[in-house]
Amino acid sequence: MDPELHSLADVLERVDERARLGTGTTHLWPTGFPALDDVLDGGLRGGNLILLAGPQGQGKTTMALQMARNAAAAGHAVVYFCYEHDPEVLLSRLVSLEAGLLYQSHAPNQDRFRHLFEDPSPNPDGLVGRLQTLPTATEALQTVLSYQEHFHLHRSTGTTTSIKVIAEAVEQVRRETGQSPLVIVDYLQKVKSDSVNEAERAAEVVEDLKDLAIMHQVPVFAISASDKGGLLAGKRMRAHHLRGSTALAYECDVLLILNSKYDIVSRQHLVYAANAETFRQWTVLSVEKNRNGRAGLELEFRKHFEQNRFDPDGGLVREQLVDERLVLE
Ligand SMILES: Nc1ncnc2c1ncn2[C@@H]1O[C@H](COP(=O)(O)OP(=O)(O)OP(=O)(O)O)[C@@H](O)[C@H]1O
Repeated sequence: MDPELHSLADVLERVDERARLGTGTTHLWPTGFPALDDVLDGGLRGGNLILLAGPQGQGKTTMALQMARNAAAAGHAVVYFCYEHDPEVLLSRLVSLEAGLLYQSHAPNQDRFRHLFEDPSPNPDGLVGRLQTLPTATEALQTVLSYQEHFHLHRSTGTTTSIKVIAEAVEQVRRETGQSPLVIVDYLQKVKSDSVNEAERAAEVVEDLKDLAIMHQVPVFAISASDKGGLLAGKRMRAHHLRGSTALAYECDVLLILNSKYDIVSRQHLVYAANAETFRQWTVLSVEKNRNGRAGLELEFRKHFEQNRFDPDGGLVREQLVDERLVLE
């Protein structure tokens, strides 16, 4: 019997069983950003492919890492495939983020954590000894330790980490933890593929990631790079700026795009706002596509990149946004 073939009676029986046990019919992984979870009707869904795009430096890794941390801190298994950074760097970013969440403006700049992590001199007390020299760091490390068992980092490379490798690692995490993990891929265009043509590669990888989400009933949250058109200041990045855009926008269930608020707020707000410079401190997260609810919404979150984080308490943007300002300043 084909394991993929289900009669409606089988499906009904499964839904009935879940209703009896009270486990619900949908598995949700909240992002930990309440305004976004509200739009997503509770969070990221098993079987879904969620894409996060945005110009360089707008905080894609920061946001993905914070969502991963939020899921792990809430007791969900997470596996983060990092093509961009070493796991040690991500650990230092996590400790910095925790210090920021615990101590807000009193927390040190992330550079100070990075220097301690990279310090070549020996310390008999190891990392704990080193972190004792930085206020807030010990408490921040304790918080990371409280969810370390749930958080898995995979050092991925464009020459070795294919979809097959990703699927095997997901299966291994599931076996070891007994949980279906939130899967984060940072980033999609780096996943190993045999296609030479860039658009074909993106199409192939995005289809495979969607299949992976369905087969394992996990949310796959992938960061996507943009074409050059999406990178100009004063111009808003949209779905068609994604590399391999047609397949990406078609295959994904949710498409989120980050833009600097300063770049996309209409000219009148820049001219008449009491302090237009404050727009630079905010990132707009556009929900461009959402198979599970409302789309076309613009949320905003305050950046604290010096602490590797966003303020999770964002909300709807009130100002008018534009795709392109005719006059920048
Ligand atoms: N110590 C710091 N203080 C303030 N900002 C910083 C600091 N270190 C890094 N940043 C900035 O934080 C921002 C967010 O970085 P992040 O890695 O999340 O961006 P990204 O969107 O993933 O970018 P990329 O496409 O380059 O990977 C970047 O613009 C970076 O310059």
